[in-house]
Amino acid sequence: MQIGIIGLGKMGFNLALNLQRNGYEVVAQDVNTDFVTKIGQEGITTALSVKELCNKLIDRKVIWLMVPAGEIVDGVITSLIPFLEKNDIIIDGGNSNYKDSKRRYSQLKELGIDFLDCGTSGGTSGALNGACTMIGGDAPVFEYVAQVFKDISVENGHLHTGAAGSGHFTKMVHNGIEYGMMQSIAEGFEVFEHSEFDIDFEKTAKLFNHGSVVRSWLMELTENAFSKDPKLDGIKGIMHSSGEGKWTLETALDLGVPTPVIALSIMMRYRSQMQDTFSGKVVAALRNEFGGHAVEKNE
Ligand SMILES: NC(=O)c1ccc[n+]([C@@H]2O[C@H](COP(=O)([O-])OP(=O)(O)OC[C@H]3O[C@@H](n4cnc5c(N)ncnc54)[C@H](O)[C@@H]3O)[C@@H](O)[C@H]2O)c1
Ligand SMILES: O=C(O)[C@H](O)[C@@H](O)[C@H](O)[C@H](O)COP(=O)(O)O
Repeated sequence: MQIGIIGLGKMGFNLALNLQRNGYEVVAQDVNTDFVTKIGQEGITTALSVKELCNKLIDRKVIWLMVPAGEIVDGVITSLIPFLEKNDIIIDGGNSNYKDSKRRYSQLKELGIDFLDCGTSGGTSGALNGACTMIGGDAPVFEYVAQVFKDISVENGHLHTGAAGSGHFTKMVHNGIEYGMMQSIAEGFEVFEHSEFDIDFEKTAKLFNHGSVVRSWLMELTENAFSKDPKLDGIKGIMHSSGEGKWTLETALDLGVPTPVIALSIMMRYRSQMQDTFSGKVVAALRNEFGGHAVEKNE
């Protein structure tokens, strides 16, 4: 079976190799020609435009998008439409907002083009060696490519989650959980860091990975990170985010569902990006106003 893949960055490149290893005939394209050249060196058929990519795909085309979420996905889909026929399938494997995926499904449906939204988890190593995939869209369309998801995922690591949008909805909530779990691990180690004991972080993370309740892939990654830099002195504690946690919180608020851990983990990410805060100044000023409590002055 042939699969077109658009977007050969951290995920798409590895996914293309994963597909190739599983016997698929991959045709790969990216706006970054360096990545196109590099994947070509792996024996994968390349294309320099979506037109060329579509020309190299025969029969019912299956095209996997692995590009940044948002307008880029809309742009790529718009550029593909003139070269697609009815029942061709677009799979969006990126971290798109599920509301966008529902809209794209409906817009493509009107043209007779099939669309699946696929939340892809497991990071770059998962993309290469076996991912976790959660797929929304029409059941017959899913069935047509079910083997692809089975092949690129770990055992029991793929699921048709239901109607269009549900794949990315599931991935969004997964990432909300991810934010909370990471924040919790981080806070535990912060307590260690400030304690009276000389706790070895790497050894402790390793210990936690052997039989403890909190053993997990995230704890293994924690162990891994401390093995490379015992106190993480080489990096700043600035935490970026690509939006999934925010969308989870927004959705929870819309649904009236309390999600305090996820909410606070997002606040901590935003806070980490600020050197100082205006709210901190206001509280310090008010304490000083009502209680004469000391403030720390700027130099
Ligand atoms: N990195 C991860 O661990 C991870 C895991 C799961 C899902 N995702 C999601 O997968 C998607 C891709 O992530 P990534 O980490 O590979 O990003 P990336 O930035 O490494 O790669 C994106 C690629 O898309 C290409 N691209 C951009 N615009 C394009 C266009 N118009 N046409 C063709 N190619 C275009 C870029 O050149 C780049 O190579 C994102 O939605 C991301 O959120 C990432
Ligand atoms: O399941 C996964 O493989 C990860 O969640 C993956 O999707 C990615 O690393 C996130 O995009 C990071 O998300 P933030 O940038 O929001 O932390």
